[in-house]
Amino acid sequence: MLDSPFRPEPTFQHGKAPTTPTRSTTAILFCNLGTPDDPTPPAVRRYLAEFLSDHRVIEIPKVIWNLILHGIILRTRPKQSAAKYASIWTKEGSPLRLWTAKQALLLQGWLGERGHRVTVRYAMRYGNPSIPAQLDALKAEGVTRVLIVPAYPQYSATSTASVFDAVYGWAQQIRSIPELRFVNRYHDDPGYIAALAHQVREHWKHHGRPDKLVLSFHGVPERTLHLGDPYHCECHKTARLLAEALDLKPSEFQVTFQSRLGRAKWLEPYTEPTLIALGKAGVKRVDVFCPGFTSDCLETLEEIAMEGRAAFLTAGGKEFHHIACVNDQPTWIAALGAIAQNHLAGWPTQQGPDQVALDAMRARAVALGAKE
Ligand SMILES: C=CC1=C(C)c2cc3[nH]c(cc4nc(cc5[nH]c(cc1n2)c(C)c5CCC(=O)O)C(CCC(=O)O)=C4C)c(C)c3C=C
Ligand SMILES: [Fe+2]
Ligand SMILES: [Fe+2]
Repeated sequence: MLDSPFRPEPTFQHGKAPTTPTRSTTAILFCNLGTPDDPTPPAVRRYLAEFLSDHRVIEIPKVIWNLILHGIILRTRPKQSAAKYASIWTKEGSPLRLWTAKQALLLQGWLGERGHRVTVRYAMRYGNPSIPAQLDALKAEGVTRVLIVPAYPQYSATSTASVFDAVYGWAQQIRSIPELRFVNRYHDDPGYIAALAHQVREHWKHHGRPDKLVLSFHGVPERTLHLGDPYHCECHKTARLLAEALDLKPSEFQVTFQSRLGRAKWLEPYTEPTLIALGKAGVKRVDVFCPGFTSDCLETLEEIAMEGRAAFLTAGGKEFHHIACVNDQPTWIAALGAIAQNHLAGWPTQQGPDQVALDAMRARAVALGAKE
């Protein structure tokens, strides 16, 4: 048996020369939250039932929650949410899925241009394509190492940990588990902050500056902060670094939290009441940017760009801008690529040295009598 720098591929067996692998054995799974398959009440109901049955998302006793979920929420919310989804749906489908798919493709291109032989796929924590289905597919393709990259820059048990749960849950059913690595957070990554700053500056280059920049993050119940969830602190750190990059004074920006669901207290200040207060206080122009969302989705396109706009203008505001998420902006793809590259360190993904070692092994195998 030849000593090979590659395990388990390529193999030198039965007197045949090893062949150059055509596929990569390392993969990245870029995981986002998920979205319904279509903007109809039955599809939204399926999606919400899966999402809101996750104990990471709803941290109250199951018996009580099941009564609320099945007795109230799943009877009323699918219809309301489906109408909202319909207002942002595109010919190709849900914006969240489209942006996530495009980001995965661009990430693969970015890494490929730098000599990394890595397969990049995307998955959705709720809905399709699911995390287990994508991991099954990667394994069937011969992938032996997977880097899990959540689409969430700030760590929260309600989002990031839930993605990891889905991966661990899949692994429990697998005999030969691939090597797994996880990116927990990148809320203060210089490339990510630079991409955010670039996105805001580009908007201001064309539209001028606002009186106030509102940085709106997805909310979570306040209780999670007291239980030790780092999400709140990481949102504030992202906002501080972004404000520094944009050279903003404290009076020129404000951090808020959106998307509250239910009656419990969530992280404050809430986005919509803040927009109403700013409108009433005579602030003329507000720009809202959502640094925690790496893709535009229902929460940015409908809740901010439509509902938030209406709330601010009705309260007396004169001009409202929603600044698009980083989506497919090249500086963001480069940041994501660099984050992935750092976490891939030590895994053999470079084509150059791989190819050299393969060629050397092939030559030795042939010298030892193996057929080409
Ligand atoms: C009920 C609790 C919820 C928690 C906690 C929560 C945390 C959380 N969510 C995101 C990112 C997204 N959420 C999105 C939609 C959405 N979120 C909730 C509820 C909670 N989220 C619901 C019920 C919905 C569905 C829409 C609705 O019916 O209102 C989305 C958009 C999905 C899309 O299809 O476009 C994103 C993205 C994060 C990052 C997070 C914790 C930090
Ligand atoms: Fe959410
Ligand atoms: Fe919302």
